[in-house]
Amino acid sequence: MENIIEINNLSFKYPEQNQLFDNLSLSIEAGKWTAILGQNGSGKSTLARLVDGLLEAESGTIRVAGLEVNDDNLQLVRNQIGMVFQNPEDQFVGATVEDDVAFGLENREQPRQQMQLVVKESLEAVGMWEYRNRIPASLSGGQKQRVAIAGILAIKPKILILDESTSMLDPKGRQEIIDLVKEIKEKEELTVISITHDIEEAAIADRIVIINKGTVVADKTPIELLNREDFLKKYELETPFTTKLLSSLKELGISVPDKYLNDEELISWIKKSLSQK
Ligand SMILES: Nc1ncnc2c1ncn2[C@@H]1O[C@H](COP(=O)(O)OP(=O)(O)OP(=O)(O)O)[C@@H](O)[C@H]1O
Repeated sequence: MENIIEINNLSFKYPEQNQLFDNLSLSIEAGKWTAILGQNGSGKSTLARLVDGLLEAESGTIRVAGLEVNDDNLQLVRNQIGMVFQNPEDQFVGATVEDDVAFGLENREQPRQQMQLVVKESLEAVGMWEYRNRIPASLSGGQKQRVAIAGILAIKPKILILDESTSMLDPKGRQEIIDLVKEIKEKEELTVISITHDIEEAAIADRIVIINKGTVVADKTPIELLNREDFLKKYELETPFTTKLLSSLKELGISVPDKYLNDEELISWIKKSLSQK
């Protein structure tokens, strides 16, 4: 698989702050879901902004779909990337849901009819077409994130970056957005990067990268990483409930699987173990 993002020897610091990244290298494979975990202030959002060209690297290179992120390629790079941020409120520019999704297309010199079709398809893809005449501010948090995702789909990017996009939603809203992203990822063959504190969101990724103080300290699959309670604690990351339960059972001398299990897998493992008694 090709790497859709290649970061090589990246260094960056904010003015009058300590060095944040010092020779960071990281590649992101096309078509995969990569979760980026790390405690507050470790540099996750800054990294996303560097990749999108919203911030400029001090040294090193970033390539997105083969294009080097620099002033000459900025628009081309941004066309490849859609970013959904934490606070849905900050993302709206249109007076109605429909206007909002159309806004991103306005500079693209598309015939009006074509534009209307793209807006309709994008709102349908996120289940928000019937809300097209609503004022964005009147929507729920989850609905706002859906509209933000529709705005991105309309631009047809290759990469979707979710920067804490589910953190202001309740558990149900969070799950719905995760399910929606899963669905559109497959349909549109997107590469997804989710910056998150939510272990359940990280658990469905193909790969988890942990960033600590501007350095990549782990790059593994969820199965390899999420049962490592010691490691997660070291980087002040939340331990999944299933991992806590399995490690308590292990302490009681019960033989448990040596990998991360999600809720459903844990339930079937318990059922299977009990039926064998
Ligand atoms: N605009 C800015 N100017 C100066 N320093 C900043 C700016 N934005 C972020 N920082 C600092 O850079 C460091 C990394 O911040 P960043 O937001 O990238 O971390 P993060 O891992 O995304 O954290 P969080 O999980 O809290 O969002 C922090 O110490 C932060 O205070």
